[in-house]
Amino acid sequence: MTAALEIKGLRKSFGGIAVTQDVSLTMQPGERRLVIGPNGAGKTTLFGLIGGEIRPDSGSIRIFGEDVTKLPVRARARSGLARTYQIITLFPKDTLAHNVVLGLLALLPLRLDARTDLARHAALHDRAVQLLDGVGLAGKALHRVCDVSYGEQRRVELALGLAQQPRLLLLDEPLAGLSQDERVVVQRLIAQVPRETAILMIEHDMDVALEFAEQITVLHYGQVIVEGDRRTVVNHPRTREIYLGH
Ligand SMILES: Nc1ncnc2c1ncn2[C@@H]1O[C@H](COP(=O)(O)OP(=O)(O)OP(=O)(O)O)[C@@H](O)[C@H]1O
Repeated sequence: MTAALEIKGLRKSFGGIAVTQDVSLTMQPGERRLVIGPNGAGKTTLFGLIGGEIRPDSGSIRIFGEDVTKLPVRARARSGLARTYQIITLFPKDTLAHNVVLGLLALLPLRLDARTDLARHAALHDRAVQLLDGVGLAGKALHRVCDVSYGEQRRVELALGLAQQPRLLLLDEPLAGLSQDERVVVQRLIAQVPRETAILMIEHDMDVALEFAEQITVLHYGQVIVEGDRRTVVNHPRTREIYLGH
């Protein structure tokens, strides 16, 4: 079976500091994998490398068999990759629907001028509302991003990620900053993502993260130090050493 993601010998340094050190990682289609590690372990950098925002110094990245190592961000979307960010990247003064429409426009091979009258793109608007409905926000489609809660903004980001019908979805701390109630909602939405989509997630909330994860990769100083199924990783002495200090 072709792997959903195959990373080999990935390296990246910033100003002489090795942030990604010989990282190799393979994910199967549909897999739910968690990336954990202390602050500064290189988790977000790894996502940047997979997403194409950061270029590696060496190593390779394949998404469903296609070597994307040198491809720009947009081309990786065509390979089936979508991602959300640790920091919300929506346009705050625009409506939820407009944000999703812009996301959909970005996926079109022929780039339209985002300033053209969006009303003319009724089909895109309908699709945007449909996607918002998928995350329980159709009723707020015409609200501005800055007027909805942080948890709802996170759900818009998820809708945007899913708009691409990705085969590989990267979620960077999707629950960060959410209230307990909002967490439950977003967690449920993530659990409902179709099984055809493999998910790689960074999450600090261990209760949520461990429930989600089938496989776990532990990063420490840019290196994969433990990897395996949930039980193996949680019980591994290296994991306990990093998280519990013994
Ligand atoms: N563009 C950059 N230039 C220089 N250093 C960087 C850059 N991006 C990240 N770093 C450094 O690389 C290291 C890893 O950062 P990264 O954000 O990937 O870690 P992380 O595991 O995601 O941390 P956190 O859990 O705090 O989000 C940090 O020491 C960070 O300061």
